[in-house]
Amino acid sequence: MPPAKTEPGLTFGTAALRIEDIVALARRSTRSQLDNAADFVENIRAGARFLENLLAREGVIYGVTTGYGDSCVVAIPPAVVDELPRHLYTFHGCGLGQLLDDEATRAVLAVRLQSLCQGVSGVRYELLEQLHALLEHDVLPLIPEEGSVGASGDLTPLSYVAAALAGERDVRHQGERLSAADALRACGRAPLPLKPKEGLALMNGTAVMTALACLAFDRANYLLQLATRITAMNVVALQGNPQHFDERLFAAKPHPGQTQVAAWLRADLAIEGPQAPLHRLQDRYSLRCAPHVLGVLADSLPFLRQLIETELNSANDNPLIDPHAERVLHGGHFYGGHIAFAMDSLKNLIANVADLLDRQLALLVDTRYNHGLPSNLSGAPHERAMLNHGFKAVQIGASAWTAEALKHTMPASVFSRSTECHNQDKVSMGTIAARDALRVLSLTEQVAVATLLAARQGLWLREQAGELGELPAPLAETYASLNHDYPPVIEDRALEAELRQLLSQLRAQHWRLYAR
Ligand SMILES: N[C@@H](Cc1ccc(O)cc1)C(=O)O
Repeated sequence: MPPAKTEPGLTFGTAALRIEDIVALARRSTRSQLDNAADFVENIRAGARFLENLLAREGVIYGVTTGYGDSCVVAIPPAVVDELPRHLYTFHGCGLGQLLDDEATRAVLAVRLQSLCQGVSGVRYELLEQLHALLEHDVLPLIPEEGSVGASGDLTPLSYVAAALAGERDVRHQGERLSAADALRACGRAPLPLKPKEGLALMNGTAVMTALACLAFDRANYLLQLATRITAMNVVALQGNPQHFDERLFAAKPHPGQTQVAAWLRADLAIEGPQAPLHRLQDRYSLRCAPHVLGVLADSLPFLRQLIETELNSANDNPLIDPHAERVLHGGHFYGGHIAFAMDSLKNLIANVADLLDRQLALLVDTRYNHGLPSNLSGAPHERAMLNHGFKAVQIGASAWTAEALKHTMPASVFSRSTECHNQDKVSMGTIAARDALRVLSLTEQVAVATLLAARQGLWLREQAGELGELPAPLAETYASLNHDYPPVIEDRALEAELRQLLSQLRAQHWRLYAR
């Protein structure tokens, strides 16, 4: 199995990674290497050595010479200690639900590796190499996404990573399903039986939720910009009032993200230029307050980034070790409360974007609000108008997707419940929150492409009516790109394929939007 062709772009070692690094690895748009500098390798080795010596002296180490969790009072005799990690990933092999897709699985591998590189988890350098090899050769453990309470880490989903490193269970490689042992062999590696602490180090952490959070953050960031561009198009299509985005107005309530969105809208609408006829002094809120709605997302992203990146660059298993002071530190860093909060917040922020765009679409299709555009944005000529229904069903679809997005905003973290014989009596549910956030993003992206296509149709209809002046450059570019890829809707046609194509363009971040 040859590795991907791009050159190594980032290093797993002592340097912090950013969300964008994880996204690039997930998409295989960059490659990585494992730090092999002597001091890094020696620091990792020191941890494993310390644990080994401690074990030889028959010290008590949680999860190494004891049972797991509530079973920490059960002593494991030295003769069978080596069998313990295999039991850990084996009894956790009970995940259900859909399998994580390729991008999410790569992100999980990368995030777990970054955590173990912090050097306080007591694993061997060989284990880091084996984990990195999965990423490099794109050998992807099949990870069911359900079954983690997000505190005790993502034990069950991460058991599939631990098992694959040891050559057990199945993996996906280039779309094919094969056994982990065969896949490892094909890339020139042997299964790595885990040492006593290594099962716990791999599994007892927040890598699944944090990986999903990185992917969600990236999608949210692009969606913020796309929703702003769609809003600008809708202001033009609806002949709205661009003065709502005046710089002086926003200087008086200067939330930085909101100010940025207003500036983007000003640039798109070039409000110094000639004005469209003013139908209303004040537009409805879905246009007038768009910087305020989108601004909450824009202002939250830096804070959410901080939560996600701190988790990403942390050691989040238990116990941790200090190899130099020769201490074993028992704690609870597997508790994913920060990611749970970040993802519960993000899904709320994104669902509000779905709602905003759905309201704009409602204005576009309705002749009572759209200032002279045809009913349902139909492009049919007068004599065929009675037959044609244009965007009517697209609007109904957007209403359904918006309702479903809003329905998913119930916070997951408040559903903590005591489990594992009351050892884990307060848990984060961060993995559920992250999966919700991704679902809300998918639904909102659907609303966005529906609204984008409708906005473009609105501009086209204005153009046909001779009511479209010269568009400012950013809007002209998006309009031209859509005109190139999609014919306007004149006679009714089934739009599913075009909506799906728009969705893949969105997911590939196809349209150039705003430079930050
Ligand atoms: N997360 C637990 C460990 C644990 C591992 C596996 C379990 O099944 C349960 C608990 C702790 O460190 O305290």
